[in-house]
Amino acid sequence: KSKSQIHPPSPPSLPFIGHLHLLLPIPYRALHSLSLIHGPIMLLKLGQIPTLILSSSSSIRSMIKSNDIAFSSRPNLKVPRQLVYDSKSISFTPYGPYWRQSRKLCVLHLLSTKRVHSFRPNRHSELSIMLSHISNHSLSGPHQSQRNHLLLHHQHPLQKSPSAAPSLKKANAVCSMTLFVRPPNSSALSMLKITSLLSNEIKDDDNADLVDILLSLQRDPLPGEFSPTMDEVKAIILNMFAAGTTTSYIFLEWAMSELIRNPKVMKKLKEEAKLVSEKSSMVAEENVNKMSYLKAVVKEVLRLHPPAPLLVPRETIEDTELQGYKIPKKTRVIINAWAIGRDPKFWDAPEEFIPERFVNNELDFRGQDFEFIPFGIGRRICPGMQFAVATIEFALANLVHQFDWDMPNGLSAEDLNMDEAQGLIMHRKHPLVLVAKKNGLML
Ligand code: HEM
Repeated sequence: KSKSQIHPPSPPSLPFIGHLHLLLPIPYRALHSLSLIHGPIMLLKLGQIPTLILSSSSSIRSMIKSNDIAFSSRPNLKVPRQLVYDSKSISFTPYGPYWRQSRKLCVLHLLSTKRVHSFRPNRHSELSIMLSHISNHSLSGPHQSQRNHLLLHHQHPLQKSPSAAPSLKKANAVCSMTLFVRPPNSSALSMLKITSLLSNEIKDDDNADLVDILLSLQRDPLPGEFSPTMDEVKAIILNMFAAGTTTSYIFLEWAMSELIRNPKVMKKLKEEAKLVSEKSSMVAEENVNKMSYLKAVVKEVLRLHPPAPLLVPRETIEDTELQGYKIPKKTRVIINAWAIGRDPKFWDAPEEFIPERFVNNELDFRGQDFEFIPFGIGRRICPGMQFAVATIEFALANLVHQFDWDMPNGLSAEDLNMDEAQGLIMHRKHPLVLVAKKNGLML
């Protein structure tokens, strides 16, 4: 038999559940171990669903170079179908005109370079709120007598006070704000309230934001233009919140965890922040771009702890082929970005946290380097990458610059538990608890 007629290798399976039991407890780790036995292109049956698992940069290269479109749809998953308005969010909607148009709108009005740049004042004010919150709870802050521990976690203002919603005039501001907090369980509800509150504020000028545009297209469809239904408007906005918040706070938790465990890296980063801040207490966003070591740290955190380690599941649109294997239409596809980021064929000492590997190195996560794909790859690559990077770099630079960080209760950094929670998203198993001490600069 030629390879194009055969399916990729597959481990023995059980009746009904197929290979589902092999995914426990941590799916990306379990899939990685299986790929070491069966190869970087594997076929599993998850329940009754044939699922292709890709675990190497060369399999991703073949996928993108030979037939990107064939691998660019999303499966019709039950949870998004029920929670996100019949899968009308960009992340879960199948490949097609609705996906293309809704994604294009979000990029144009929220996620483009120009838009991301325009949110600088929002990022500045929201980061200031977060920093003063930490400061108020730090060892040398107003609550000096109370030895408060910082959990990189504070409640979403919308969750604390429903009455806060009317003052949040702009969804754009809301998006940038929520990136600094753990998203509440009720974010979906809050968002819907905001959407309806905003419906009287539609404008048709350059300042119109994503919500304005979506609502005006929904109310007054233009001939030949995309016109979303109200459910689609809600799904798109909710998607911006869901995709943008969890990922960014997960990143910050892992980044601080690695920095506390690697004091030399922390020291070097602090020195860089001090240098670019020119004695100011805050690293201004325009100076963040001068911080090449910070950028290396961010990349190294994303390599070892990609917030979405298996990206978002794909589905093939048509019968296709991958490195000679036959891949039928409607095969589910899971890409193990976590495994690819620690493949010893490409990375030296892959388990170690060494930001220096990215210094003077062009390797980037923008979709050209198949060895490093924390934001995904191809047509479905994360459109919020610039938005996210602007936020997390700015936040991390200032967390490091404004405070000295320590383990609580005299524990040493070696005691820090780095276990991951069970599940598909790469949360820490135990929330990070650190003690913040105001840096001398601030006193
Ligand atoms: C550190 C932060 C972030 C990480 C690591 C991340 C990662 C990802 C990944 C891995 C995917 C799937 C890509 C694929 O299937 O190839 C994705 C998709 C997506 N992300 Fe992000 N993301 C982040 C922040 C954001 C932000 C801030 C937004 C918007 C405000 C956003 C919006 C989206 C959307 C809409 C999709 C679906 C794209 C599609 O299916 O066409 N993400 N992201």
